Amino acid sequence: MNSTNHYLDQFCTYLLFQEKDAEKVFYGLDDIEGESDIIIVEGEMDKLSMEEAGFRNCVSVPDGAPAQVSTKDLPPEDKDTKYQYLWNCKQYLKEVSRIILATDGDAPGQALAEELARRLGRERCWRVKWPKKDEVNHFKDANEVLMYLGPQVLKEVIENAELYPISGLFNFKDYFAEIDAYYYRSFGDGFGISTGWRNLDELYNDYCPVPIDGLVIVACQKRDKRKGKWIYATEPIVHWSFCIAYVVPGELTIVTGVPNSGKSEWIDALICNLNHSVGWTFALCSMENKVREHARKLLEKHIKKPFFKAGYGGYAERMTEEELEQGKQWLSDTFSLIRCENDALPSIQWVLELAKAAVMRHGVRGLVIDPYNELDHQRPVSLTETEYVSQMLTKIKRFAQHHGCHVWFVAHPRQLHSWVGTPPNLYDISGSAHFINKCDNGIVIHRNRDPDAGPIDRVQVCVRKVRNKVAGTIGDAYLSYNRVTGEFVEIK
Ligand SMILES: Nc1ncnc2c1ncn2[C@@H]1O[C@H](COP(=O)(O)OP(=O)(O)OP(=O)(O)O)[C@@H](O)[C@H]1O
Repeated sequence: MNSTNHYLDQFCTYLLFQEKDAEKVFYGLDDIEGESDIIIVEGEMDKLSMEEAGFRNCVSVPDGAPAQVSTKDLPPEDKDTKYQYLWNCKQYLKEVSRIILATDGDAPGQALAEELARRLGRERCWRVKWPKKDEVNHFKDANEVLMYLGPQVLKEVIENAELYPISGLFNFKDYFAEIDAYYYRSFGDGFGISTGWRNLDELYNDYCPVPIDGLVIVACQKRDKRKGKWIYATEPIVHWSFCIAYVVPGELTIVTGVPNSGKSEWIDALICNLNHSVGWTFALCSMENKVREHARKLLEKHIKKPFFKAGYGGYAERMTEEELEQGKQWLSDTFSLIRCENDALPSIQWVLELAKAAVMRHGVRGLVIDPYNELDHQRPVSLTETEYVSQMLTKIKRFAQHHGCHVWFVAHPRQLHSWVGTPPNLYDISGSAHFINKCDNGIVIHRNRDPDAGPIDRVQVCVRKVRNKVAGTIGDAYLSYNRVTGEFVEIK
């Protein structure tokens, strides 16, 4: 049923009117029944223009646009009088996966797009860019574009619709200028400033502007069979495969380890492996990393060359400009970034909502939250920390299961006063024993820091909990960390 009727009057003008007290619905509602992609426009003439351009899957709002976006929270469905037509049509909209908001280009039209996106879910909304009319102005709507530029141009406008922006959800593409400036070293003091002591700089500043003669930084180490000693090698020894535990969609893995043990590096290496082997893509909520730093680390693992000709790269060849370009494309195809752009800490609810948008928009199969203590934990006074952690982990697990998305959640151990250099326990995680109780998998990353005890690049991946026996079993795997490229290789 449609509340708007249209007739041709005696002068062959198109007449549209709405019946008084009829239920408010979209105009053209029957045309979107069963469609997965739909277009929403602001007037009936725009709906008819879309048909001229070949799009029948289009509806028009019945009531025009608001003057501005409301600053209030969304009212409940039955109180949302101005947008009642949306709720009356919800059966038609439920299964729609892509909604192109082609409202007018003026301020009220954009306010209408925002109000619709708030109610329909930004993650399934796209928006159009109306073409330029002259140096300053743009065409206003579908009807104007049809009249002045023709149906083919209108068709192209719709085909080139872009994702509706979601505050907090980014792509590496949004940071390409910064990544380029980092690679081409046009950043001023962005690489760090000398401490004034050359021997301290070598330790403190990974970046050495000029490689120091005679300083050989090595890729990884292997045992010299004849002398029984650890010697340096510039090539990875073997490629590692994840053999103790497999990664199961929809599970929650807690990763812990003492500070600087390589937790973030190991997760990055794991997700690169998963992308290379099965094409998974990921949402990254990595609060301690600058975007360009994270881009560098991921690119080094992907391209298997250092980003810079710098101290840590030794004599290894730096990635070329062509490799950088190919790598940037890979970054933007593979990762969505969840970033809180102001100085507030993000809440878990906020992170999961954006992760849901990344699942729906980009089909991500994994989410990394790194680390727990950088989230906003405004715990209600009525909850103990244990109860709070339990509820938070339940939310994360629900998200993981519902969206078939594996979540890696990094949590630090509490301060270990009498730490003797051994791997911490999952029960040492600061906050609550629920971290181990509630997760599906629990992993401790540990690395040797004592040259007498073995090579210092050796990493121990301690699989301490695997709920699902099909996925694996508890045990330890040893990997070797390649400081030049950040890759991890298996030690047999
Ligand atoms: N096995 C290793 N050998 C040598 N250096 C390593 C090793 N693993 C990681 N590193 C280096 O240690 C630094 C910290 O690594 P990473 O950020 O992954 O640690 P983390 O455990 O996540 O740290 P934090 O707890 O502080 O977040 C990086 O500079 C990385 O290159």
